This record gives sequence, structure tokens and C-alpha cells, in this order.
Amino acid sequence: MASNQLPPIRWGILGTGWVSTRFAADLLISRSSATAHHKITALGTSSQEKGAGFLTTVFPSSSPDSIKPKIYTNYGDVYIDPEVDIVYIGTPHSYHKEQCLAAIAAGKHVLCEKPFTINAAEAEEVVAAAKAKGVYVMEAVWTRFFPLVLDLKRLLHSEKIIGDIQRLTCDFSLDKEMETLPASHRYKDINLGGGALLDIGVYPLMWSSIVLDGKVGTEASNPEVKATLLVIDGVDHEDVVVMKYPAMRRIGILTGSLRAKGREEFLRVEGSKGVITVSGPACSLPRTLKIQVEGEEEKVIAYDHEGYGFYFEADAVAKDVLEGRKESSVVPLAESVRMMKIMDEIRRQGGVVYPQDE
Ligand SMILES: NC(=O)C1=CN([C@@H]2O[C@H](COP(=O)(O)OP(=O)(O)OC[C@H]3O[C@@H](n4cnc5c(N)ncnc54)[C@H](OP(=O)(O)O)[C@@H]3O)[C@@H](O)[C@H]2O)C=CC1
Ligand SMILES: O=C1OC[C@@H](O)[C@H](O)[C@H]1O
Repeated sequence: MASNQLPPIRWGILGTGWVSTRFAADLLISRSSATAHHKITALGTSSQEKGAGFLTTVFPSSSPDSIKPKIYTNYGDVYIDPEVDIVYIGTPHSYHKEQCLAAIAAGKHVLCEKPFTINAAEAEEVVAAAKAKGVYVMEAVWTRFFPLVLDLKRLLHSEKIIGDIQRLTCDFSLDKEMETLPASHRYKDINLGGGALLDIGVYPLMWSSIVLDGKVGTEASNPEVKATLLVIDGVDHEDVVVMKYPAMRRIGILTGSLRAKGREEFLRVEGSKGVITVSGPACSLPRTLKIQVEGEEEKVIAYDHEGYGFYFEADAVAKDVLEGRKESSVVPLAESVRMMKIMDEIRRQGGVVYPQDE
């Protein structure tokens, strides 16, 4: 079906940085599988120049002005724009709580980038506000919506293709050249929630939950957690976390680094009958599944898609909102709070304290 025949959903985007730009560009990719006609009606940015640059990057030069968003140099104007159904928050972590609360107070639905907030107390505040106002809120854990992930869950938990799941190793490492970044950069600044755990550590935690447990939110089991972090100037540059599910006899070793380039094969799951590995350009961007079952020929499945693939998540969110749901069954609010609690515990063990914790 042509996208303009689908029910519309009108997005207000906050921020013109890396993720907002790619998320917005992905919304505009025309796809036969789309669940909604995604329209970007408003953009909140600190400056008119950045807003204009965003429009040039995201919209093809042939786009008529009528389909381009209004640029607001005050984020507050996005919340009150009657032509916005849902606000997408693509700003540094430390702003997520206040921007979620402001959008919710204005009656808008919200898709907020990961990590949901800085700590579990903040997450609980946002969840309470969303429930009181009756709006839809989801943490943008986009990787959970990739078709590869849906297949992996089926292979591991329904088909039990590698038998009993026993062990997982997962790594997300990016060389962010931390030494050369200014102290004010969001990776380094403790006031912006700097460090590896909240930025990239969330993904190994997500894979561990998908593979070792398979459930989310109130249905998930809580693992025993042991962590050590390499902390420099108050924020973690390297993380090592062990997640143990003693009742299920499963264990995971998770690593994250902001100063090393990781391998393409970022996830390895070992079971009693075989091994599954997942590869991709980053731990957030899975592209290939390799299945090795004892006594069978190795199978490799490649997943190709246009753009980054933020539309898998955006389509699911639009469907939820258009059908009147108040939260996602894939990333329910209880799952975001649970993850923030696990990260609070990892930071407690590793010695990272944010001003928001005091
Ligand atoms: N799902 C995913 O794959 C990804 C998610 N993320 C998440 O998205 C969020 C943003 O990350 P990213 O896009 O890389 O960040 P960037 O630094 O590239 O962009 C953040 C944007 O937020 C706005 N902003 C508002 N206040 C500040 C401030 N004090 N310092 C810096 N920027 C500010 C700016 O937009 P303006 O000036 O226009 O207002 C800026 O461009 C993070 O929480 C991160 O975890 C990030 C990358 C990928
Ligand atoms: O997928 C990602 O890759 C780069 C990180 O800085 C970002 O926050 C993360 O979501």
C-alpha cells in the first residue's frame, strides 16, 4: 500500500545530532511493510542553523516545503504543537527524564532514546507520569525490533535449535578516541551521563536478557550480577559484567569499551547441541546469524535492509499508538525500569556515581 494511504502518525523530533538525523531519515524511507504514514511535523533544536542543516540532510532536495517540519528553537514548542502526536527524544541521556516529563505533561506520546534515564529512580518517575496521563511511552531499544532478533528468539527458545542454552559472550566496543574528545563531550561528561555502560553497555545487557532469559518486564527473571568497571575521571571507559541465572544454569559474560574496536562477531551463544553467533557492524546493528548444530551443516542467514533500520521500531510504535495501546509488549516500561536497576547495581559495584543519584 502507498504510504500516504496508511493512517498518519506525526513525529516531533528533539535534537539534530547523530541519532535524530538517522532516525528521521529512516522514517522517510518508503516501504511496503510500513504500518503508518510517518510524518515529521516538528523539530526542536538549539539553533535555526542546525535545524536547517538537519532538513538538508534528512529530506531529499526535491521534497516540497509542505512535508518539512516546523523548526522550533525552543524544545517546549514541540510539546505544545497540535500537529505532533509523538515526541522522539534524541538528546544526551541526562535530558531524557525532564524531556519525557514535559512531553507527557503536554499529553504527547513519547519514544525516548536509550538509556531511558540516568537511574531507576528517574525511570520510575517517568513511568508514573505516563501512567497518570494515559499516554504511550517507550524506551527506543530499536535493536529488539530487527527481524534477526525475532528469528533468534524463535530458534533459541521455541525450536531450541542448540539445545539447552548454557553460556553467552557479548561485546560492544567502539574506539571513540576518548583521549582526544573534550571533557564536555557526552561520552565523557559525568553531568550528561557519560561512560560506556549507559551508552553502549545497554546492548549486551539486552542481548543477555533476550538469550539467557527470553522474557521482559515483570515476567523476566532477575540475574545475579557481578561487575567491574574501568573508571577514568568519574566515568567508565571499559566494563566487564557477569550475568548469572543459577536456576536456569545459564551465564553470560558481557563487555563494553569506548576505546577499542570490537569484532564483527559480537555475540556467541553456546548450547548443549551447538552454537549460534551474531555479527554486524555494531552490537546494536545485527546483520548475520550463523547456526552451527552438531552433526549438521553450518547455516548462515544474512539480513539486509535499507537505511539503518530504525523503521522496524518506529512501525511497531506507530501500530501501538494507532491501536490505542499505552506501552509496548516488546519493550514494556517495566523492562526499562528493570534494566535501569541492573545498571544502577553495575555502577554501584563499579564505582560510577552521577549527580542525579545524589
Ligand atoms: N539507538 C541508537 O542507535 C542510538 C542512540 N543514541 C542515544 O541518543 C542520544 C543522543 O545521542 P547522539 O545522537 O549520539 O548525540 P549527539 O551529541 O550527536 O546529539 C545530541 C543532540 O542533542 C541536542 N542537545 C541538547 N542539549 C545538549 C547538550 N548539552 N549537549 C549536547 N547535545 C545537546 C543537540 O541538538 P540541538 O543542538 O539541535 O538541540 C545535539 O545535536 C543518547 O542518549 C544516546 O544514548 C545515540 C546514538 C545511536
Ligand atoms: O548504537 C550505538 O552506537 C554508538 C553509540 O554511541 C550509541 O549511543 C549507540 O546507541
